[in-house]
Amino acid sequence: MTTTVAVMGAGSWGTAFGSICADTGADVRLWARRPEVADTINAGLGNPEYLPDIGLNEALRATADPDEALSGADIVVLAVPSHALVESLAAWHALVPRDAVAVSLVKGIALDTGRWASEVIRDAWDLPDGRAVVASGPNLARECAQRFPSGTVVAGPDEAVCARVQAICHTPWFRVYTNPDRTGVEVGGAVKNAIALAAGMADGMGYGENTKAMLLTRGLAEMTRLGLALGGRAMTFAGLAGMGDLVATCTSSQSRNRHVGEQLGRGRPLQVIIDEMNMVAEGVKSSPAIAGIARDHDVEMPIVEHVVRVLHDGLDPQDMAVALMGRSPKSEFHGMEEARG
Ligand SMILES: NC(=O)c1ccc[n+]([C@@H]2O[C@H](COP(=O)([O-])OP(=O)(O)OC[C@H]3O[C@@H](n4cnc5c(N)ncnc54)[C@H](O)[C@@H]3O)[C@@H](O)[C@H]2O)c1
Ligand SMILES: O=P(O)(O)OC[C@H](O)CO
Repeated sequence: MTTTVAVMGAGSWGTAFGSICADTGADVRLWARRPEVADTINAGLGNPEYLPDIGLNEALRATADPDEALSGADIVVLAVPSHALVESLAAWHALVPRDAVAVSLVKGIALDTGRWASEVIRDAWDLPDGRAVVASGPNLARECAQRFPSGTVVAGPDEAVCARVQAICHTPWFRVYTNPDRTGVEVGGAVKNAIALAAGMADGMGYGENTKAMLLTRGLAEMTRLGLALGGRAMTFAGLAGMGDLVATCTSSQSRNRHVGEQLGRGRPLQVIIDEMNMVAEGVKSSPAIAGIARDHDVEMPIVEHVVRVLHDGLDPQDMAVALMGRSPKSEFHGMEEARG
């Protein structure tokens, strides 16, 4: 039987993910906030604002009517930015079919809640815990839409639900793995954005590959410490949603987070950088929330803390570099030795 999938959000990743699901033969309805975006997709012209010059699966149908998108959906995919999640969930609650599975593509913390997207979705829609899953990995939307070989992780506590979601997005060019560690996968997707901001700053200041490699690896240590403190599994951070996404995001010219960091590293003001973009850089709003969760759990995250200070307290990226390099010498895996894996 054909699975009906509602993808809520026709930005770069929602559109690319919807097209991937259509590639598996699922019946996909993509909700776009603006009717003209839906019309352009339905006319076979793709989504030029978010994915210029990329052809989408022609079976992908778009609509600006959330009721039309959600009606009869077996699986509902959330692809709005984290700052729009809470209001969107409230607006759509009454339209969501009772037995639907929710999949979060959101790599961030729901604004003003300080909570991970999957928890917020589960509670807003009164779902059993196992029916709120996340999908995360090194998935630069443009490359996935181009059908370049890529992989992702679908994570949730109910193996059968994860397998259902895997089945609607696993293709010969998009490999989907399952993982029971939803917490770890969600922590990975959010923290890598903060680290990509730092990596971009290093690029903007003209530092080299050693610096990038150190930031990425010490960023992985921060991600792992936080994830373990919240109950995640150590192996998850060595996987696609951890190390994999850090590599893609910290090194890619396509990453919006790395881009914002690079511009900051060149000395440009944050608001000017944001105003020039038509897409979201989740780390800008999520980094303070991540730092807050880390402090609440007594987890040390110096890179994330300094990124927050550059973003929101006017710290100069050059001074961030001096401060991070001037920290007292440590043992490499401090804060992780006692961890359960
Ligand atoms: N783009 C990627 O490569 C990629 C890959 C994996 C995960 N993600 C994650 O997916 C999520 C969505 O990102 P994206 O890249 O598709 O974003 P985007 O900036 O490309 O598009 C955002 C979409 O959300 C809509 N939107 C914005 N504000 C809204 C509001 N208040 N209410 C409803 N809709 C609103 C926009 O119209 C647009 O369709 C983010 O959490 C991001 O981190 C992105
Ligand atoms: O463009 P970014 O920085 O939001 O990164 C996109 C994806 O999350 C990469 O996996």
